[in-house]
Amino acid sequence: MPTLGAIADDFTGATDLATMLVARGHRTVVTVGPDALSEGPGETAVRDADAVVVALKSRTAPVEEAVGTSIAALRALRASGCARFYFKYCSTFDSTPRGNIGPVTDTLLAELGEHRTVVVPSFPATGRTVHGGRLFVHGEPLDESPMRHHPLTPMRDSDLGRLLTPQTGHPVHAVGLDTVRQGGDALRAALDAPALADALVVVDAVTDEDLVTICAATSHLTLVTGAAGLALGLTGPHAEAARAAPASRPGDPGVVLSGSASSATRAQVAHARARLPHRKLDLAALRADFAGTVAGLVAFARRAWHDDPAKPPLIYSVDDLGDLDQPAPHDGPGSSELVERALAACATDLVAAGARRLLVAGGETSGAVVTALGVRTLAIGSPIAPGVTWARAEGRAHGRDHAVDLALKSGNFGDTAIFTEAWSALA
Ligand SMILES: Nc1ncnc2c1ncn2[C@@H]1O[C@H](COP(=O)(O)OP(=O)(O)O)[C@@H](O)[C@H]1O
Ligand SMILES: O=C(O)[C@@H](O)C(=O)COP(=O)(O)O
Repeated sequence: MPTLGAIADDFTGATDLATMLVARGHRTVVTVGPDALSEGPGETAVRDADAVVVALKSRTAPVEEAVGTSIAALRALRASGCARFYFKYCSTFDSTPRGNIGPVTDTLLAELGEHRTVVVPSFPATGRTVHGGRLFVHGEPLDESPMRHHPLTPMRDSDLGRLLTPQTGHPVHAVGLDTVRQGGDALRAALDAPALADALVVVDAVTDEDLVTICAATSHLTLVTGAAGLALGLTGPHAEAARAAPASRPGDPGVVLSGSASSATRAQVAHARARLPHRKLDLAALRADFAGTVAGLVAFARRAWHDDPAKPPLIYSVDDLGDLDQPAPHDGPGSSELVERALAACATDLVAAGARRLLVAGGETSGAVVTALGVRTLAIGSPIAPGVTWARAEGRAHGRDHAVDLALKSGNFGDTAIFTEAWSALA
């Protein structure tokens, strides 16, 4: 029976955290939404797990929806036996002044009858650090990093207190690196101070050791919040939990689907364009003839599999930030929704056509693809890069059951060559 329950606000974040938990010795299952915890094969997988991560698509959802699905996830995790909880959000704190990190944290605390928690987005393995209460991305303040231009959650400040205060009903405090470096006991004493009794406390962390210290100092809190780095110190009952075997065999058709606009993904797309067959989404064509345009993309991918099975085709939507500027008509879907729907439709049609390995870039994009594929649970397989892994996914689409390997790549994670090199981890 699981003891640790996590709620991830997007799908790439869910596999990011699950990868860390598996490496720290937790048998971990990712469920797509809360219902999969208590239904069908998900129920059995959850019963045998030490930790469960519920993947939500709540990061950019309306606040009420994000709060509602998060509470449903918390209740389902409690019903499965979980006693400690982890709210996983983005290591670049993706949110707006309305939410959703603050409102979801407030509601989880209220539901648990708790009054305080920590806020720890630091993840040094991927270049995210917190110092002086400010979030840095590879040494640059968040608001000077490419996150400044994110299409859905542009981050225009790096001070976590200033970012969080408009989102929460709790006071926001900060505990600095000097206290963290005094060790677990000193940090716990600082966090337990009466002045922080009802606070959200931003805790500095620059190294993995800092995160391990924070984990030790917060082991008495029912709820912790942060990116996947905070799980570094959460040692599970096994040396390293077993990883799921791939669903696909070498030579099975694969595809890269990217709706991510992140700077790392744009570099990965540029690298792959020189090496893989590729097509870019044409938003005007999709608006004029959605089904016909998707059918053309599927035909392109099938031709590419036939021409050279060793080169998975790439279907993507962004070369540079100018691609995000195309205005959407008043009477149709917004561009981001159109891109998500198109890549989700490509995914289901390509799986029906034989695709067994899909590398999906972008958290929102991954949510759309995984949901369309009817996937209920993900079993973590071979790691690809910090925060990125292959996962075995079983689902149902176009009336047929399928088992596929999915890699859900966070926008800013992975080396430049990940679209060409990730496949070798499945060998
Ligand atoms: N050309 C485009 N025009 C407008 N929106 C786009 C375009 N390409 C992608 N998007 C949208 O931008 C969002 C990207 O978010 P996500 O998939 O989380 O990746 P990332 O956070 O790495 O950029 C998605 O909603 C996607 O549909
Ligand atoms: O914590 C992180 O950075 C990732 O797990 C994550 O959530 C990234 O989101 P996207 O960039 O939207 O994929």
